[in-house]
Amino acid sequence: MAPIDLTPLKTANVPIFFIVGGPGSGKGTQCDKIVAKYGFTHLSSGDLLRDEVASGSARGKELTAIMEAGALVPLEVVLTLVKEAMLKAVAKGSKGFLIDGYPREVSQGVQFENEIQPAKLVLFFDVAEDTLIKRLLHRAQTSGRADDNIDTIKKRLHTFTTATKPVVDHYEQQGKLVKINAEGSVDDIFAVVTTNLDKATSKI
Ligand SMILES: Nc1ncnc2c1ncn2[C@@H]1O[C@H](COP(=O)(O)OP(=O)(O)O)[C@@H](O)[C@H]1O
Ligand SMILES: Nc1ncnc2c1ncn2[C@H]1C[C@H](O)[C@@H](COP(=O)(O)OP(=O)(O)O)O1
Ligand SMILES: [Mg+2]
Repeated sequence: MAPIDLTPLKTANVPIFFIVGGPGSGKGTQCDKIVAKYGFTHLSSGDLLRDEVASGSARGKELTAIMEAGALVPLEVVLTLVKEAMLKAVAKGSKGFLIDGYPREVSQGVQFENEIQPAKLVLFFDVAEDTLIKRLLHRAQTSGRADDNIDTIKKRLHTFTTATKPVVDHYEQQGKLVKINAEGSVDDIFAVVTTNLDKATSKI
């Protein structure tokens, strides 16, 4: 496959925010509110993968099994989907990006930042495991997601602890991490989010 030409994305040089947190930590919920206030483009790696599965492509069929096992899909697959979606959004004049659910392992972050551009900030929604399980079981009643069941939830929590917690440490060391206690109400969490985004965007 020919490499993707990222020139328009690099030239646009719009701010990029990584949004990380355990399954059910409220990444999607907060991103919806950020989009409404700041007009950034929200790209959820999980949504991009679910779209790929729904398309019925051969690549999508391989992904189904991985996602139902609560594991991570190969880095190249996710990064390609993210790049393609970012290029489309830049062509429509995107003002900046919320990359939700990515990076989920340190190598994803390193590769993204090397190939595209460094993230401005990393927002980490910090929530205890028992709260995550409660929220996901509640979401399961309406989400229709194949991975919102107790067995897969436990595997996703394990993947988060082993693969994604090191991402948090990596960006903390770089001074780019904003750790947000995300146990409270949606609006209280959003107030902390906006304080941090206002600070970051005033320097753009
Ligand atoms: N602050 C919160 N308090 C209680 N429930 C929340 C909060 N934020 C999100 N939820 C609920 O938790 C579930 C997971 O949220 P979601 O935004 O889908 O998380 P993620 O994208 O991180 O998996 C949803 O049912 C959502 O409505
Ligand atoms: N950046 C990434 N790298 C590898 N796999 C990913 C990924 N983003 C999502 N996936 C796969 C594994 C996840 O268990 C599944 C669902 O992702 P998600 O919708 O972001 O989940 P969550 O609601 O737990 O935040 O898709
Ligand atoms: Mg989500």
